[in-house]
Amino acid sequence: MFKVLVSDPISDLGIQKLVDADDVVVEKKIGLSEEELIQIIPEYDGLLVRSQTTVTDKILAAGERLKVVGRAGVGVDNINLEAATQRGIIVINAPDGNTITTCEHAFAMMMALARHIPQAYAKTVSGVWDRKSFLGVELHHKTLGVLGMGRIGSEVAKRAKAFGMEVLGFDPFLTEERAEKMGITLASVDDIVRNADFITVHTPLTPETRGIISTDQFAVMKKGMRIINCARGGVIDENALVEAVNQGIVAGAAFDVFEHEPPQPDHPFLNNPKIIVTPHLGASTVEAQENVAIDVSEQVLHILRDEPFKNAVNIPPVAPSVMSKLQPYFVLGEKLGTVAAQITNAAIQEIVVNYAGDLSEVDTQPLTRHILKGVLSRHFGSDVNIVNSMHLAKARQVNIVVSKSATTKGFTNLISVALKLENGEESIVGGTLLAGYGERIVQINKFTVDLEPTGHLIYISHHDKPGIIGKVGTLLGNNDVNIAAMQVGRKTVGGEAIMVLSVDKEVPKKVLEELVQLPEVNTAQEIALLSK
Ligand SMILES: NC(=O)C1=CN([C@@H]2O[C@H](COP(=O)(O)OP(=O)(O)OC[C@H]3O[C@@H](n4cnc5c(N)ncnc54)[C@H](O)[C@@H]3O)[C@@H](O)[C@H]2O)C=CC1
Ligand SMILES: O=C(O)C(=O)COP(=O)(O)O
Repeated sequence: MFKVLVSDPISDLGIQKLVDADDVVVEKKIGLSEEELIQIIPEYDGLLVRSQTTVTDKILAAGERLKVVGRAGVGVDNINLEAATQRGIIVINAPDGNTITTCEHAFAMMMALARHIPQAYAKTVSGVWDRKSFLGVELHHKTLGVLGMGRIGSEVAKRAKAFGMEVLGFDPFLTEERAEKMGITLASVDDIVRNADFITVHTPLTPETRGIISTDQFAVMKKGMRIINCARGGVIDENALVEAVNQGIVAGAAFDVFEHEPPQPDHPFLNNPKIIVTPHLGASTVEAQENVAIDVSEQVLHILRDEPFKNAVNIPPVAPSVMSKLQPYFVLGEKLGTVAAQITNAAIQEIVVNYAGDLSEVDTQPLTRHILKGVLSRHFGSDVNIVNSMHLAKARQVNIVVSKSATTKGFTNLISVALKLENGEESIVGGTLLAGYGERIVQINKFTVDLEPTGHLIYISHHDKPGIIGKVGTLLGNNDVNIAAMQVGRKTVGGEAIMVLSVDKEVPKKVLEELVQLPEVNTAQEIALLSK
């Protein structure tokens, strides 16, 4: 049974699928401190959050069973991604559900700014009928600068066009062609700050976007401009903004987000009549909350059940077309990695993966992560997974080399995993997926084999001598170990050879020791394969 903790207010309707799942228990505990979370997190396999819970390294470290952190929303700046990756914890978000809601909030903020709605409301309900103080401006024919033309920024730009605004957009990924299609002008940050009547920011908070609007940018702005931040506190420098408002450069500012949330009661935004604020409400609509919760619950369920999932933020995204090509090879890749690691005892210095045939034309990085997981699982056990396998290898100074080649040795696809070892030797395992027949190991070190990697395998290296097969068979038979299949490989008559036996049950250690006592046998070891 999986246990999932919901530590922020997340839509009940949205997480219904998770609650209804027979193999999941969902518990809601809102508003816990870091210490309280550290105390209880060891029980849980999944954690669902919004932006209030700060998911620290200490919480992740305490989460012994934690497999996934699901963010019911977009921004993951409240989650220590680096620590999650190191610990092999998958972090997913719900990238689409908050787009329209946040766009509409930003637009509402822009209109509220243009017409002083919050200030006029406060005065009116206080009993003062004041029509003189609130002379507004129209949006029509004004220039709107949008910094960050992703999902939300693009929706804001679309609506601004409908209001008759001229839109200047900046985003490192915005091309001239796309800007033209949207009917907006591709501009630099400098163009925007010099020419816009309104500016709205829609970027994540990154080292690059922190303070993207600060003192230098305010200094060259049009006097009387207005500015909106419904993205993240810190994208617009808070102190620089207050100064620009006080200097009359900024006629009005609307902020939904703060550098520290909630802000202290003496925060300068909270008593400035030209600055309007909301308590991080961008995503707070019924529709969005349901959608992000549904989205994240579905993916959490997939992850807990070891099924394919999407929206991971600490694994590079993969196009569905590429994923469907790679998926069939994941288990084979992991098995090749695990076999390569088990047929040697020497330390690994480099892992060289070669893809040939069908696999040479696709982005194989996700498959490489599975192979690395297989290699490292010998020493890391269940602590290694596809999220941290690359990281763990690099952290141990194991070099990873991936190559593609046209030579397939007659197979339609071929994966070769070569471990370069400290003692100068190599441990090589090659495999293929045969249409209609499934997985096959076709090479072990320098020997060609044809082996189905299932069940229990025994790997024996020996000298090729008449009678050795009989001796091994008798020894195993005497110990009640039944042989299901056997493969023998040799390069020369009477030379070095290998034997790989598929047996029906786990082989006791003492039997392996007896095998090594046979004069022709050099090594005999059991190879543990994956459960599926
Ligand atoms: N107030 C609220 O409740 C909400 C706030 N947000 C915030 O809005 C942000 C944007 O959300 P989406 O549009 O869904 O994300 P998105 O990923 O679709 O768009 C972000 C865009 O910012 C661009 N960007 C990154 N660095 C930049 C830079 N230095 N200069 C200009 N553009 C840059 C990216 O290229 C990307 O196109 C989120 O990261 C989140 O912080 C999101 C949802 C709700
Ligand atoms: O999705 C986002 O990035 C948001 O900022 C929304 O935050 P929230 O889920 O409302 O705490």
